Amino acid sequence: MSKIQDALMGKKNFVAFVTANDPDLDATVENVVALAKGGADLVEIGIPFSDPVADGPVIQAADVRALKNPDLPIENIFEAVGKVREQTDVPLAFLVYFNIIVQYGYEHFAADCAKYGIDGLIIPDLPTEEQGELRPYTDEENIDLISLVTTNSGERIPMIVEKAQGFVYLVSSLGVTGERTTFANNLKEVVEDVKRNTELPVFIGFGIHSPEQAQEMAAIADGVIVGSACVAICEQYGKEAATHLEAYAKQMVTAIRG
Ligand SMILES: O=P(O)(O)OC[C@@H](O)[C@@H](O)c1c[nH]c2ccccc12
Repeated sequence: MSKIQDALMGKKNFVAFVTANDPDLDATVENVVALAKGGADLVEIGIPFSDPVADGPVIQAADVRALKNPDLPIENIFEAVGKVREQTDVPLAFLVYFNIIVQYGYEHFAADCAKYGIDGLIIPDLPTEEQGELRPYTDEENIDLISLVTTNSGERIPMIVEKAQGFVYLVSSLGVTGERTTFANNLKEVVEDVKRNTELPVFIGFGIHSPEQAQEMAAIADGVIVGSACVAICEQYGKEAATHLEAYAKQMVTAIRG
């Protein structure tokens, strides 16, 4: 069993997301550690990208801030991950658009993930059917490729989850990342459909920001993923965001686990 699956099985989980280098890499290290301290069960670190097609306004703005700041090379992001690893064992995943991996080189990227302590990859623009070229390298390094399922995946669900590793990321509603007030009304059915096909935990993400929503979603799945609300805290507090993120994580974890 992978480190991610092992760490997340059998409980309700809170997954948090921040964009790397927003506003700088020292802050990213502090923020990830703070989220873990607050109780996050896994932290997603977004590698900033100039054309983040799956992202809404809050994360797009974070990408713009991150790309304006120095320290941008991916090597420096890996080094920051190494610094996080000196302080916490929390499972870590990169949220990374595929082109970045292609440019870095599959083998080199997978090797550096393993070397610095990344446990999984979420690649929003890489459909399961297209994972074949990268997969031998990530499998070699025990890095999970985390698959996304949407409420429209329908007949593709068995194929997607058969290949899934770590956990299954269920997108709560169609569209881009960002806070929402309503979610797809067939979420519960889709969770059940996924669970008929895999033992991996299923987490719901996209649009969740309040403790009430987190509680509601955690009641039908194994956990929730929260990105834009964490990034909004980074935007508001800049280099002082860590304590606020820790407090937010605590609040969400309490809502989810009671
Ligand atoms: O921001 P939200 O609505 O809370 O959604 C989680 C999300 O941010 C994170 O998992 C994520 C960030 N960028 C993405 C791109 C695609 C899929 C998922 C993501």
